[in-house]
Amino acid sequence: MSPAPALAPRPSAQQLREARHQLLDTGAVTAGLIDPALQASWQRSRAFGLAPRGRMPGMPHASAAQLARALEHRHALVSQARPVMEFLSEQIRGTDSIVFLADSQGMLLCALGDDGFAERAARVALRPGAIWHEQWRGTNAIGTALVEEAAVVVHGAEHYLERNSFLTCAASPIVDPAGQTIGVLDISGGRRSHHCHTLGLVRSGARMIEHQLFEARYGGGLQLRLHTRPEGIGSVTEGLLAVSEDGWLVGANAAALAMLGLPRGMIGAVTAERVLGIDLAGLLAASGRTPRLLRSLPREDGGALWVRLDTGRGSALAVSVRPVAAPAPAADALAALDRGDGTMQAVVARARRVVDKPIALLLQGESGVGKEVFARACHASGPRQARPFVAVNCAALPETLIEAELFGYRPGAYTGAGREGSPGRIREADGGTLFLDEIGDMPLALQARLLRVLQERQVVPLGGGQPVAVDFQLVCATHRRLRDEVAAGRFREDLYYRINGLTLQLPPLRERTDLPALVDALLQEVAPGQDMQLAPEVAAAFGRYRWPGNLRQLANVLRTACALAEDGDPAIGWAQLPDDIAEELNRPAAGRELHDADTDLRQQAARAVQQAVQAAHGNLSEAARRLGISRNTLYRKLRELKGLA
Ligand SMILES: Nc1ncnc2c1ncn2[C@@H]1O[C@H](COP(=O)(O)OP(=O)(O)OP(=O)(O)O)[C@@H](O)[C@H]1O
Repeated sequence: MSPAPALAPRPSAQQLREARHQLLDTGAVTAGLIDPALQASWQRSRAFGLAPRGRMPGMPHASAAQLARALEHRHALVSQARPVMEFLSEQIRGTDSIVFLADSQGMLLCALGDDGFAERAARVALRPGAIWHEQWRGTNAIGTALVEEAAVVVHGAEHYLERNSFLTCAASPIVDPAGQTIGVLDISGGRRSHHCHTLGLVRSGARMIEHQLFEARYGGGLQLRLHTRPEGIGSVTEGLLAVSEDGWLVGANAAALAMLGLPRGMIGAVTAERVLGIDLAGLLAASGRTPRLLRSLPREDGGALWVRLDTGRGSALAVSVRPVAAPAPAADALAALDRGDGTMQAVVARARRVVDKPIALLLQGESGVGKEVFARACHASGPRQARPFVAVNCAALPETLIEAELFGYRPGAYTGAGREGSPGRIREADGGTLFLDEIGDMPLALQARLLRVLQERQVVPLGGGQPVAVDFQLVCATHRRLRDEVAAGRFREDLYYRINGLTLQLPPLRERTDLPALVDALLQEVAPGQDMQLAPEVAAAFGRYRWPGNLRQLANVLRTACALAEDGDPAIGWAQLPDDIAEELNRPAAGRELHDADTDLRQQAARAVQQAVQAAHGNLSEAARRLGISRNTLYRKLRELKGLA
């Protein structure tokens, strides 16, 4: 039960049975008989009205459709966890054990491991779809790890329900970069398969998943990597901090919080400079001169903390970190988006007229056309440029989490809420810009709450408390036609008028006339100073192609091509292009005129998605990369395809 139980002598099954009887009879256990954490968990199980013996009727179990929906909602977690689960199941092969991933409510999402044991486990509902929250199953590794917010082992008769006493289980919570517990990694096996290193395995596995989640969310931005040893930087044990372009701490992993002695609730509430006591702008400038520069910071205990600043693709953003000298001239960030296409020119000109006014912007356009890039440029070109830019993807989170993420919550406001509470993204955006991506996917109940915030300009965290005044510029984006959503009753009309001070429609790449200039600019960005160019036949094929993933796809293709190019290659020809895109560009259909009919477009999109998923052998991250769209967008498209079928 305790976080390091391998060293503590565990009570025998007989002692445990006696202790449980005592608990049931008297409501308490003689001190010292069992671990206090186990006793607390048993007390909770008892308070839930669970009977240790016999069958428990009415246990909740998700239907296949509910499980599929849960997997969809937790797509980011599941896809980052999958490779780690495969790795762990290799390590425990032949030990009568299974690796499980559960969500923050204890619902088992997926399992990998020994088929023979899976059958036995299924008899006690240890299989995907079952809910192993303590409320339903009493003391068990998954449910107890969620309550304790720590890695635990629950062995044999320590399980509150006697029918589970043939199991030995080790579980570790998985915490996202914002400090929220979003799931649990667990290894369960037959009691005899108990091994004292299993807890270490799941704990390391959970850290690996957290690392991946962090990289996926903040890999392109400003990151600080920390370790007590210089060689630990870059390893799975490093501490990670994500810093917004104006210097606020917006994400952290558990290792970083432990190294800095910071509670999770400080994420979003302090600047990196305050946390580390460093001059971030100075470090940024020094890291620009000497990439991968390591700095050591003295610690209170006399030791040192090693720090490396990585700017990712956010290096351009990083120049606005306070107190870097003069901000860029007001219109520059927007001007950089104008590469000569007439439609873009007009859109940029209209945006420029309103960026210094409190007018809500609504950006519409296909996935990957650069809506977020455009929103950031508006922020960087406006009077709030020195304050935070906070982006929230309304399609990426389940309804309950968006609510907490946006409005914040008080400690213990809902099951799974962190102990520290959170100010919420709206408050983080105070003084700056709040960017609500995929606003068309926001559930109706939340639309009502958002409308109230926009009308009253104050926010009340989940769980109650005093309203807090907020002041932010609102920019929303969606790939949907919001007017149609309003007509269909899926989007509130009053909210539509609130967020739509000015609508700007960003053109798809295939309709832009500035492709060569965009390619040059992107090549400069991904291979600075190398003077890379496209070979004429490739440039011509690029011009004919319809770029379903728009600028995101183009940027990915060029980035990969530059990486594949050898020193001395004069230009990007067919040989430097990834095979899948070369094949796409050479397909006769790539050059054909587009049909206008909506259904035809949808069929083409469906085919492209199916082909990419097949080519990536079902790996959705890889398929999204091939298509040049985000994983969220791919997920949405798969959902739409299911709806069409
Ligand atoms: N003006 C630009 N110049 C260079 N690259 C760009 C530009 N706009 C977008 N990109 C590239 O396209 C990627 C996707 O852009 P962005 O996230 O802004 O698109 P989006 O329209 O918000 O997509 P989605 O609807 O899928 O969220 C960026 O990460 C960047 O690589």
